[in-house]
Amino acid sequence: MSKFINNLAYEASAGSGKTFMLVVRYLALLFKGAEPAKVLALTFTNKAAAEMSERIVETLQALESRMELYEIAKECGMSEKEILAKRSQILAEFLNAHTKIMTIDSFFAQILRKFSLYASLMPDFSTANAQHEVKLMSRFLKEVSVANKRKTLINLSLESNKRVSDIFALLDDFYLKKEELSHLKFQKKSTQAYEEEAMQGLSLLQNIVKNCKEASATLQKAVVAQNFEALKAKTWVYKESLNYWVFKKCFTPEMDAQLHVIQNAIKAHAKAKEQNFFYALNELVELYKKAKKALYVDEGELSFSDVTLLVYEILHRLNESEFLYFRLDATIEHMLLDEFQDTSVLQYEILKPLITEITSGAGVCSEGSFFFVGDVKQSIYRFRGGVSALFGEVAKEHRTEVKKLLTNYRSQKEVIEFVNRVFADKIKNYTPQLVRKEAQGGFVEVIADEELLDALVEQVKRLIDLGADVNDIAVLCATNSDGQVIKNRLDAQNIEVVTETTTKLINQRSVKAVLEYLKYLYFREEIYRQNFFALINQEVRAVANVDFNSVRLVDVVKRCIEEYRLFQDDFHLIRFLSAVSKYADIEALLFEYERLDTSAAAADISGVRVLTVHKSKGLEYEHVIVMDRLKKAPAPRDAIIYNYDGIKLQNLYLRTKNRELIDHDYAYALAKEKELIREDSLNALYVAFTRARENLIILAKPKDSMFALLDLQPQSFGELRSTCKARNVPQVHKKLSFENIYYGTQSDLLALERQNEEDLQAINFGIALHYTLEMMQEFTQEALLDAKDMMLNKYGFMLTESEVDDIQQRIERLVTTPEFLTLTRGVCYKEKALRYKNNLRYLDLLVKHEKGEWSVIDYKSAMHFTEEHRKQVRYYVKAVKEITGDEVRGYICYILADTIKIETV
Ligand SMILES: Nc1ncnc2c1ncn2[C@@H]1O[C@H](COP(=O)(O)OP(=O)(O)OP(=O)(O)O)[C@@H](O)[C@H]1O
Repeated sequence: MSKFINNLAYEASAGSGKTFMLVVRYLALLFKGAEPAKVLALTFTNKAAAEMSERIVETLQALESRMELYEIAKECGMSEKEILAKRSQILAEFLNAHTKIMTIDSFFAQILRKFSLYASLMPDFSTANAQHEVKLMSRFLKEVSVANKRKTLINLSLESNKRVSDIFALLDDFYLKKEELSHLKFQKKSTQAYEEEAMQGLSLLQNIVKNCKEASATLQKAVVAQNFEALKAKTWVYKESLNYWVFKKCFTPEMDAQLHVIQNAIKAHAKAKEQNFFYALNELVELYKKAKKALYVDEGELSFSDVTLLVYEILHRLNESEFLYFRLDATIEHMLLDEFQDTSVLQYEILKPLITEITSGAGVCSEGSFFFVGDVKQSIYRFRGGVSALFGEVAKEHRTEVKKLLTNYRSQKEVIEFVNRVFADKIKNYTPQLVRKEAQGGFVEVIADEELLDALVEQVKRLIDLGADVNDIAVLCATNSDGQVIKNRLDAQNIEVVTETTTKLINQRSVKAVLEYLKYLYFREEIYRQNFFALINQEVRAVANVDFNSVRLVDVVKRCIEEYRLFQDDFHLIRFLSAVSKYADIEALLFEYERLDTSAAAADISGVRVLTVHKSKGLEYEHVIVMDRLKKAPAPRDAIIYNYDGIKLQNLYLRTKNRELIDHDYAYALAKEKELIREDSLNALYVAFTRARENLIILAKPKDSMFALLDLQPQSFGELRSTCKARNVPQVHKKLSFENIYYGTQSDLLALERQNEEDLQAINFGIALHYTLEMMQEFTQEALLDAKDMMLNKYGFMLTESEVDDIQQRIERLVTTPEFLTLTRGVCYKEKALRYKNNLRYLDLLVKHEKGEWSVIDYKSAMHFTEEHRKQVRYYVKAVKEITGDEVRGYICYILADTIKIETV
């Protein structure tokens, strides 16, 4: 029996099962008795967090046939039989709990909400506002003007050759690195003396040339410079010695002596300018901070980096006893971190006291544990402040046992071996991955072609012809704009494509139409009316005026949907309605909607995936085509070079042309940066190649290729095939034992589901109504009164008195409706979680009748979107039928203000 290791990390290659082991670890903790609410699992993206929750439920549901079972049993020191016996209890507990699987950003936002008053902030601050940057910029400019620092800003812009908007990015960088920079002092310096020194050297040099009979005309011209800038622009200034070229004939050691005087002066000049630059930047950062603060104090608006910084500051300001409160309150006993290589130093600094607390074995929790997984080879966010050296430091600091996973579980042999060969001597400490016995196939081809896009079309067609499902093909590209070009090209070939833009809600046809309609109402420009009718395929006709002062925006949208019958099968519009309700008014919507990040309803999106390598992290596809850059890579032009030693920021430099030729320290930092950029590119290619399960095709340009650092030759390995994948086979469902599983109240999830339906007040009303029904032990008047009290406790604060009365009256009418009472005769299960075709849904009411047949009943408090409801209930019926194998009927029970209507679906 293996021992459970409290502090454990996996530093392992792509596809070796890190995420797999994270899920195993999470479940092992639950099986060992940890409360789900006390296990914190942090990821980097919302997508990863959502997938992890899904994966936990999925794994538990099909545990007996999952590979995880063996590993969980091993981790827990229990038999597989014991694990399986506990499975439904664990699943119920998990679904019932306030789990803490979230992104690191939302975790920090949660901490900040708890301590918001420390930061003069209201707890209801928002983190994603479309106009944030614009507002911040204008606030900042105001602060600059008030503080009389306009000149500083303009100088800074001139000195760095950057536009003011780019200076903004520098400021943000500085602001975020404030702590890391705190050991550096910047001083204002005069540059005049160095300029004079250099010009003095030049004049002595000119004298030597003047006195030299052999001096050519070219040489005489070479030593002429009107001023310091002109001198700096001379190539000879950066040579080691002047014993060369036209100088040679007149060369004396004195020439080199003057050359070195000039060089030293230029070097010192650059340093002084650098100091001035950083000094000014530092000054402006103070104003930038002020602007930020004004924005979050007055308007409650923060960016995620503000949240991180504020949390950092708060945690460091808390005294012992306050910190104790923080720890007690947080009640986290176990911490799991995914993609650890991308954690920034600042993020780690915030987590550190928590980890220390958890791993100390004393204090709040005696049996805490810490677990993290990552792959330094996949660290590609160095530019975001992720410093890969953190991995080792953290393991050391928290006495963590670091283990490896040697086998690749994702890919076929040819892919694994190709990756091993390519990266073995390119990436430091590369350990070749092992191939599973059963994965002996696979295919890799490197193709060099001038016409990348033609080659791409050919390869996609080749895969489709082989029978590949388009949804299993991914094209990985270097930049978003390359992605756009690729999309257009595939579109033109009638190959369906899915990109991040196509999946955006605001790009769906029906949503676009409604937006054109609103623009017409607001701007009254004819073009919008024409667009609207063209998009909905209807005759152009008159559109009535709307007074936005008296009608709510969401109602205007609803009316548009109803009047023009835009609904039908459109889930996008439901999402859009819920998004619209978040905008304050029509102006806010029309001027900000382009930044709305909501994605479209995923169900019917199909096509070849086109995405950037960066976005592909953590994902896997059957067939992967990695595309070279369509355009040349831009040279690195960040104004500041940050020089790290391990995780410690040592110093920084201002990028200055030719400075590396005369300043060793600078040259060293520049070389180091170049190496880091190279490593980043290498890691990105590693990420790209390791996404493929079966087939990997690399399309390279013969010249200026981003693959150049890998020394690839056109070649191919293995045989191109497309095997049909098990994931398309329908899931086999077991009978669910409803009795065993009580999922508790699901108001939070309900809230999420219902958001699509109506605006906020109607949603609250609906939730309260559902909650009351859920709390009723039986469908009687007495039970209603008890349930109403519970509802008032929970939701009373957000309902008006008349709404509370309305709820009571509606339910009274319901429980005296004979048809409803007949329908609910039998065993009633309320708010049951139902998992079907990978969707987690909640049934309002499930009744098992005496003869063994079932009724699914869905409550609705309004008649909107009737067709959608029917569809939903039909879906539930199908699911319950498939799971139970029994006869199932579906009903929608409309609990309206004046009547009860039960509809058979
Ligand atoms: N022990 C295992 N047994 C069976 N299958 C496994 C095992 N470990 C991982 N897998 C499967 O292998 C694939 C890759 O695993 P996973 O995504 O966990 O790798 P990873 O190390 O997180 O990869 P990456 O670093 O690329 O994100 C997944 O499909 C996973 O289900």
